[in-house]
Amino acid sequence: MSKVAVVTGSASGLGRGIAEQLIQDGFRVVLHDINEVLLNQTVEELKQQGADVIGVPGDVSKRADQFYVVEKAVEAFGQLDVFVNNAGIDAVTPFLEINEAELNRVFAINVNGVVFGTQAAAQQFIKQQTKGKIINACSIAGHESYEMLATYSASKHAVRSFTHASSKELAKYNITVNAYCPGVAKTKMWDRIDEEMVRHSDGALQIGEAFEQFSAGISLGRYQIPEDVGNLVSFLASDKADYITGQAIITDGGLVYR
Ligand SMILES: NC(=O)c1ccc[n+]([C@@H]2O[C@H](COP(=O)([O-])OP(=O)(O)OC[C@H]3O[C@@H](n4cnc5c(N)ncnc54)[C@H](O)[C@@H]3O)[C@@H](O)[C@H]2O)c1
Repeated sequence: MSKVAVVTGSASGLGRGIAEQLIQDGFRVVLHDINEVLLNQTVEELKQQGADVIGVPGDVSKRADQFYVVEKAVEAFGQLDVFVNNAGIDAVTPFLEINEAELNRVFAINVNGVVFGTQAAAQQFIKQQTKGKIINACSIAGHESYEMLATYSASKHAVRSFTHASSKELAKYNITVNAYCPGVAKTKMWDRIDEEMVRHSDGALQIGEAFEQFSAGISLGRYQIPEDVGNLVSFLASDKADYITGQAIITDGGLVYR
């Protein structure tokens, strides 16, 4: 029977790219997103292309929603093999203006979401008595801390730390936990980051220029596309990655060197 993967935040952006790659790899995929309208649209499009997928709406920051998506995956497909904690949000704010609401919002989704997703998936893998793979969305901002992106960078550093700690605790169940760390990908997230950086630049930047400045440093000379991220997740989700755990691997075309 083909393997089953859940990908959170997969109605659009990198999550959709990851879901499409896993479908190509032969996975049955559970798409999951807080945006139910977009989720239904994406699920319909993928079904029309012949993919064996279902959609489950949910909010990763709610623990019950994360256990619910695992329950629905098992109900529909009988098992779970891979859980991709992809959903995440950005925040662009000068450090002195960071407020409680921003900290709570970003950490609730980027960090709490990863913890709850890991717990829900691990519980299912342990129940099945099979190996399992948990794959988290980190970022180059989980290795480097950027101006104007302090909250986001701190949240992604926390994802890297949870990847390390959970991989150590879950190894005895043959569960691996790794993270992918994208660089500068042109999704809606970067459209928002660019807009906000322009807004805070006091006229020094025009729309598109913050994105261009970040991309200019990429050694391979182009910004990232969802397929680049899908390729790394495809490997991490495969048996070929069985001996890799607790790693946060950068895929950024050569921008941050660790
Ligand atoms: N785009 C980049 O350059 C980049 C770089 C490094 C890391 N990342 C990380 O990759 C992941 C995906 O980024 P993206 O660029 O595709 O973002 P995006 O904003 O383009 O898409 C994110 C998707 O997640 C969904 N989502 C948002 N909050 C949610 C929640 N609470 N519960 C469930 N779904 C939710 C959105 O509806 C959307 O469909 C994020 O974790 C992000 O931090 C992105």
